[in-house]
Amino acid sequence: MCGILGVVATTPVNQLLYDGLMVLQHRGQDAAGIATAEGNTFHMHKGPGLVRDVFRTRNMRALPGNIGIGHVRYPTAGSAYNFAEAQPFYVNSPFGIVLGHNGNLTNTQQLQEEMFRLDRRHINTNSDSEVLLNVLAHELQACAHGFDLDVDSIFQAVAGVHRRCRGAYAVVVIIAGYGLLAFRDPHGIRPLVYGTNETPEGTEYLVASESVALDTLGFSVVRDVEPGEAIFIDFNHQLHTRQCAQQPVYSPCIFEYVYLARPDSVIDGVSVYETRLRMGQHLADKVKLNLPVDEIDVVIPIPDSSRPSAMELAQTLGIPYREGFVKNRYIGRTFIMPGQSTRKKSVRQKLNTVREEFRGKRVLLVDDSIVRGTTSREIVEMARAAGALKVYFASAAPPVRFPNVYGIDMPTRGELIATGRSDEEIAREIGADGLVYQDIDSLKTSVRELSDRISSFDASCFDGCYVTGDISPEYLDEIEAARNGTPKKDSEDGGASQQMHLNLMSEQA
Ligand SMILES: O=P(O)(O)OC[C@H]1O[C@H](OP(=O)(O)OP(=O)(O)O)[C@H](O)[C@@H]1O
Ligand SMILES: NC(=O)CC[C@H](N)C(=O)O
Ligand SMILES: [Mg+2]
Repeated sequence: MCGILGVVATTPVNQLLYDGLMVLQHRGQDAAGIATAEGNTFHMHKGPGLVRDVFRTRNMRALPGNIGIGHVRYPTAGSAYNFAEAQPFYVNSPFGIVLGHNGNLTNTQQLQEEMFRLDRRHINTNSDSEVLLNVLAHELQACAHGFDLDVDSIFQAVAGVHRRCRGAYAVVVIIAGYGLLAFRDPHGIRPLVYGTNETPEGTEYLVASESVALDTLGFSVVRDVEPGEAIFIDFNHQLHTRQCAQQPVYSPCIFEYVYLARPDSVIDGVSVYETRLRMGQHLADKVKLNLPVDEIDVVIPIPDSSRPSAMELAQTLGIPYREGFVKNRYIGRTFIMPGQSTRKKSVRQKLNTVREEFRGKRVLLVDDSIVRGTTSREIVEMARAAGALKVYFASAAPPVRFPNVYGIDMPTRGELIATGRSDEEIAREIGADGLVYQDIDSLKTSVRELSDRISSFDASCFDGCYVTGDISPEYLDEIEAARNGTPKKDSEDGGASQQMHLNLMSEQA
């Protein structure tokens, strides 16, 4: 899950995009980029690191124009250390096009071969997003009337992308001289929402991964982009929308509600915060059946993401809720960091115990999820070191047992602590005296009972059901073998990438 933004405004958008990316930083910490359009010319700056590290004043000044897109990256394809894969991506034919993508294609290899053999296009990185951009460019070429592109042709091109691409994609695109295009895959796996801001000079439009970006930038939410739908805002600020998929099905990723999104966002009409409260309620019911609730002195959340669920769980069980861990506000999210050694070290740097909350107590620690077990292993040990008599653990999500192929970087079963282990074995592995996981049905209920639109979910990392229907055991074996063969995230390689980094930091399209 990356963060994407697109804007058509009446005044320069560089600062607005920067501020918006800061608000979406929790969706990607490895690279950031902005592309703006001024007439037919693009200006682009992208590079490795957090938003605040990538953009200096001189870079911001070099991003003029009233229309633009932005991206924060959490890689799922290619490498965290290949900065040529930072987004937006750019092609110059058949039109100037820049693109930012959140998600992950599952037929990248096949598309890459087609690109070379049939479309005669060169792909320069291992990023699926570069492939996606070239598919779109090819479809635009096929649908355009010579040099002219009209709204119908643009929507036909998106329909072509839907026919050829599999997997998850929420996308923002600028077509030079035409306007801002945004679309979502036919299952709506990754989120995308748009809104407006009325100014004396006309209506401004903002498209973003999460509604929190619209709130902070002063835009009013209009609605989510529907699965399979495309919206196009032309340079005259006219909005055009069309369903471009044959059989769209609302199947958003349930892990957005568990962890990925900010709690103050509303995704597909559902408040993320509210779903986390419900997860806490349902989890409390299961805790009652499985742990000695009467003996638990205190419920302690693992900051940040578990807080709403932990608070509601404590309230439901009638047990005091206390903040036993203090979070270093200067350390980012651990789960989306590249490299297991960095993640492990970061948990200790990020969280420290308030000893009084643990000394002589039987504590129930609550987290939103346990994925690799990096956090829970460390946290249980820290709770004991702080003097806890008993340490129980509850997870607001079910065990993560299956790889995610739709934009969350958990591609190998071997790295998931729950793969091949029972709940008791996992409890032993993390050193807890007892462990309770949310049931998958309760998790789905926590979201579904707040929505009249969502018919199904992508919950593949919990139940192994892949909504796009194209994921075979052989495919999973292949990506697992590829990852195990090339330890992409764990090689903390600096040298070659540094060079790339320097080149890219001065890139101007
Ligand atoms: O089992 P693991 O592999 O450790 O992954 C799960 C943990 O990672 C996430 O926290 P993170 O620190 O990324 O972000 P947060 O501050 O939003 O909770 C999540 O909230 C869990 O705490
Ligand atoms: N997490 C994402 O959305 C990643 C986008 C894209 N697949 C990349 O690796 O850059
Ligand atoms: Mg966490």
